[in-house]
Parts: sequence; structure tokens; C-alpha cells
Amino acid sequence: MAEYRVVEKFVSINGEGILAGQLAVFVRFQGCNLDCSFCDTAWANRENAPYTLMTEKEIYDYIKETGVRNVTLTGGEPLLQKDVRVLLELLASDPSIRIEIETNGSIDLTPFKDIGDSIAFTMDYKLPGSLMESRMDECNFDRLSAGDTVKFVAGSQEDLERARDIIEKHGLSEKCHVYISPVFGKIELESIVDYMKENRMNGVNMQLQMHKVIWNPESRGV
Ligand SMILES: C[S@@+](CC[C@H](N)C(=O)[O-])C[C@H]1O[C@@H](n2cnc3c(N)ncnc32)[C@H](O)[C@@H]1O
Ligand SMILES: Nc1nc2[nH]cc(C(=O)O)c2c(=O)[nH]1
Ligand code: SF4
Ligand SMILES: [Mg+2]
Repeated sequence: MAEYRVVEKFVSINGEGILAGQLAVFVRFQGCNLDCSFCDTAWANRENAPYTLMTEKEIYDYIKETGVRNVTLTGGEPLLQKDVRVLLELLASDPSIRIEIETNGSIDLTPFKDIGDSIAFTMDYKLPGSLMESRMDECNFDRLSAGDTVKFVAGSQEDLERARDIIEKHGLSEKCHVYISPVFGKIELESIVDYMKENRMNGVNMQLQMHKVIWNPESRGV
């Protein structure tokens, strides 16, 4: 048995991505290797963040007890948990659940790609405003499948321009789902739509974080 550092777990609607609006059970893990300027879960990244050690079996049992079939693993950076493959193999062995992993673009996805089709990656590409772009592993774009997602969290016009360059350079809208999401409160929402219109960004989805509209944006556990 391995053990994982869980800072929170809860049921909500997924506020983001291809399953937005559907119920999901969230497991958030402690610790991250990046320090994005806009991070809304910086509290979870701290070494001293209070966490509960859970085995893969305990995490799986919790998920099953909820009766919710979409599972989102997030953080922090979930793929940094020691022995995370063991957890992913257990979750993937249950065909009744669908697993989504939110990952930060700096972790090589190769070791996780062959675990099973029930696992989908939502990989963030960190734009200039995050101050973390130098950490991106661009080879990950070749490791994504049609069911995966690349997400760009944009806070400025410069970020939008960079997102467009990357989408074109790697042909992302033909390869997988592509989302642009505002850094919460940082950018005029209309300017994202205008940019998409001006540049005819077919196949790209704009998203808003629904949970920050429904609840106080600072709330945890939603
Ligand atoms: C907190 S991260 C955890 C997973 C992983 N570390 C990552 O960055 O993808 C989950 C998602 O929230 C996004 N996010 C964090 N802070 C945000 C903010 N202030 N506004 C919009 N999205 C944000 C991240 O870009 C990422 O897509
Ligand atoms: N409701 C809700 N949906 C989410 N989708 C991705 C989240 C995340 O923090 O990774 C998240 C979150 O924290 N809450
Ligand atoms: S990679 Fe994710 S968890 Fe880590 S600092 Fe950036 S947004 Fe926050
Ligand atoms: Mg979040």
C-alpha cells in the first residue's frame, strides 16, 4: 500500500472542462513544483498544509461511497504524489468511474498514458503571466490523445497571443479539446471573445470557472 497526501476531498459540480456542470468527486493533493502568479490553491501547495495520509484503497473507497462516477484528481500537482501510478491503476481498474487529472504541464505524461482509457488529462499550458512558462514540457503535446484537454489560463492580451501561437504550432484543436479560461477577475471576459473572433479560433472553447460564480470564489470544498 502506498500513501497519498490529501488536503481536501468533496463532491461538487465540475466547474471546468469537458465535464463542466456534471457531478464530480474531487480529491486534492498537497504540494506543487510550480508557483503560478495566479494560483487559487496556493494554500494546498505549502509544505505545512494540513493533509490526511490516505492509501489508494481508502481513496477508492471514499470515491465509491459518494456514488459519483466522475473523479477529478487535482492539487497542488497530483502527478507529483509518490507512487501515484499505483493509485491510478486501482482507479482505472473500475470501469464504472471516469478519471480526470488536472496537471500543470511540467510533468512528463509518458509514464501515465498507458494505464487506461478511463483516465483523461487536462493539461495546463502556463502562459507568460503565470511566470512559469519556462517550466513547460512541450513534448507533452505529443503525448495527449483525443479525449484529453489542453487548458490555457489567460490574464492578458499577451497571454492570449501566446495561447494562439501554441495552439497553431502544435495543431492542438485537431488533436484534443482546447480551452481558454480567464485568470479569475484579471481580464475583461469580452476581450477573450473578441480575440477569438478576430483570430477565428475555431475549435477552441472559452470557459468560466462555474464554481467561482456559484459560490464565493475564495471558498474551499466546492
Ligand atoms: C489549482 S490547479 C491544480 C492542478 C495543476 N497544478 C494545474 O495547474 O493544472 C487547477 C486548475 O486551476 C487553474 N487555476 C488556478 N488558479 C486560477 C485562477 N486564479 N483563475 C483561473 N484558473 C486558475 C489552474 O490553471 C489549473 O488549470
Ligand atoms: N467545482 C470545482 N470544479 C473544479 N474543476 C477543477 C477544479 C480544480 O481545482 O482543479 C475544480 C474545483 O476546485 N472545483
Ligand atoms: S501548477 Fe497548479 S497548483 Fe501549482 S501553482 Fe500553478 S496553478 Fe497552482
Ligand atoms: Mg480550482
